[in-house]
Amino acid sequence: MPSDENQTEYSPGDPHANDAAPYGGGDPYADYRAGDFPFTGLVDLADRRLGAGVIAANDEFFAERENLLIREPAVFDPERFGHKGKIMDGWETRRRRGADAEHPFPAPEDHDWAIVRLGAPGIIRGIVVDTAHFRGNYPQRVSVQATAVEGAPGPGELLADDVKWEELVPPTPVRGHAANGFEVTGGRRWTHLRVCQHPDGGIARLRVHGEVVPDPAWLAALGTIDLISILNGGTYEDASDRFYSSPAQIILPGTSRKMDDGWENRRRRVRDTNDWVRFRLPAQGAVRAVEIDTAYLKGNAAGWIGLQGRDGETGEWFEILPRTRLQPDTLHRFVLDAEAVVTHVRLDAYPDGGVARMRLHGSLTEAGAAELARRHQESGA
Ligand SMILES: NC(=O)NC(NC(N)=O)C(=O)[O-]
Repeated sequence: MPSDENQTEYSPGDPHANDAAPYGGGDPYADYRAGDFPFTGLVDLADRRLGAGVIAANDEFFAERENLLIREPAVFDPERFGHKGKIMDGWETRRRRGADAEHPFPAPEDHDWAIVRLGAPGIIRGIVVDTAHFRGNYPQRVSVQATAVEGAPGPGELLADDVKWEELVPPTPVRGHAANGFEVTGGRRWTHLRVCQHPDGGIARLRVHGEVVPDPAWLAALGTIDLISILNGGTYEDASDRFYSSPAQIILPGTSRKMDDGWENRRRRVRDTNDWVRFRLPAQGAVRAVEIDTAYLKGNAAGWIGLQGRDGETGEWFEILPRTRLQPDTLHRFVLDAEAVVTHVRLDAYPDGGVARMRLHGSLTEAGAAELARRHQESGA
């Protein structure tokens, strides 16, 4: 028998098996169920900083759809209520009801949906549906569909009958107050997602990890591009230190706005070593000019930097920029004496210290452009 009149006993297949306990005071993350997923090192294609947006939802009665893409973890303030209920940091719909008094539960097919425009079209490798703080009001199941529609379609165009959506995640039970990860297979390039909550509920955050596949025709039309920008398919590979803020951020679009917007490592105390970060270009490119920005890094900018490049996975590293003194909080521009043809670059910071942004101006080589065109075509939806 239930020990508490508020609790009900459920049979196997218990639809409440994934519930979190009610908030019991103190740190609301104390009983959060985090996940360790193999794909979270890949770029978040639904990052608002890349231009992603939640462009429509059928219902957002309790909490707005835009919250899904906020970078920071969801916050929960037990005291905060508004005119419509508990203020929740996520996308939350109202409780669905059945057709009549005899059928008070929603129909099996009932669900709520939100449409997400990816900031950069690409191949999706994994999705995190984070239900942080949604303990008794998380969706019973979620599903995710994807489509590829070029240009800048509005919600009306995306919802038209002729738009084909492919199921990436079929309706699947999720846990409340938890990071729910879904690995995605298939190598197609997508532009938009539809996230569904069955039958209703709340999701705090959505992350869509994968690989950017830029449009080769667009890059060719531009001529000189930033070969390492995330939006152009530049990819963070590895770094010596991720202590304060992520080295992957130095290839984000736009300028850094505060110290933690770039890469800041810890103070290095081991002599004769230095910090470094390695990136991969979208394909082979010829670099002609380099920008290194230390914006907002004042007492902790890298003392000196050096830049090396490599052509191919097994190519020999060679020097693009020799060890060069940096100023704090300053944009530095370097015109190279000769084009550097590379597929990978490694930025060294001596002995340690932050870099806010790096830009590598140049263009894809003929071989690089052909390779990108092939990948773009192969991933064509
Ligand atoms: N305590 C709640 O969160 N209740 C309701 N939601 C909000 N946001 O008030 C609900 O019914 O899910």
